[in-house]
Amino acid sequence: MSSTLERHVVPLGGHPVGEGPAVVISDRVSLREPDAVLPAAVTLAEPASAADLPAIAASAQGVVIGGAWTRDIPLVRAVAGLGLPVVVERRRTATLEEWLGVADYCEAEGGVQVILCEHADLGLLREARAVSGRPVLADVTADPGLSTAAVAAGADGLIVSADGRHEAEEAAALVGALLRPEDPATLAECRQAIDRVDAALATLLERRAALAGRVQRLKPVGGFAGRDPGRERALVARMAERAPSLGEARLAPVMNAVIEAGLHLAEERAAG
Ligand SMILES: O=C(O)C(=O)C[C@]1(C(=O)O)C=C[C@@H](O)C=C1
Repeated sequence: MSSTLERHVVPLGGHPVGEGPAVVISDRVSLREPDAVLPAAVTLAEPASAADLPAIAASAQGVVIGGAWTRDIPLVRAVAGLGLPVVVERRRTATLEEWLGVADYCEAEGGVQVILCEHADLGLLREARAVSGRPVLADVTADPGLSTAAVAAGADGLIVSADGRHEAEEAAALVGALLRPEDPATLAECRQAIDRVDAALATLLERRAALAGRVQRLKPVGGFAGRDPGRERALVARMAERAPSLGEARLAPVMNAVIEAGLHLAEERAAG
């Protein structure tokens, strides 16, 4: 039952992966690629062979079992013995059971903490997270535009190239604030969570101000002179359905301030 499933949280570097916001990882190196070099410090590294493991243990925060070699049992066993969190990628043709089987094998073998990683199939990502309780990363390196969909599907983290980092961070912050309720314990974590919600709020406020400005140009009488109290009451009432703890009485002054800020901006722009 997913309601009683134990959720695993795996520390990867400084971040607990599997609770809270989706982390963004833009430094995953694969030593299987020609001319790849292992940096002195890197979040995730994929070995080409067991010979790479000592260097990876010295510089990486997690080790990747790439989809291409999940059937290489000696290498899987050596990786599991390393003591680092292990990221198990799904081989493109692997079923959910085969993929989770590799994860189970790693845990049983080395007592390591496992994070799953999927590339393209967000439905499978969601299912793997639900049935195994393990955190799941989405590798969106090939298309950072999928970051939003991946966070919405429940990804606990995104792997992107440095180029896609900004897009992935935006998706993690904005979609995460809407769809991933957090349960932070410490003051610092609470403030970080509030900062993420405020980032989403600011993005929406900016968008709202642009729309409200356009409305002023479309109305026969715009600006403060064309204010419509009935419309304002109706929108506050609708918002109170989504924010029942605040309710209409507390939302009304907030929205009054938001609406007035938009009208001031529209009038300034019309004048200037
Ligand atoms: O809907 C309008 O008529 C608007 O001008 C927009 C808006 C708003 O910001 O939502 C602003 C002023 C009105 O009093 C009501 C609503």
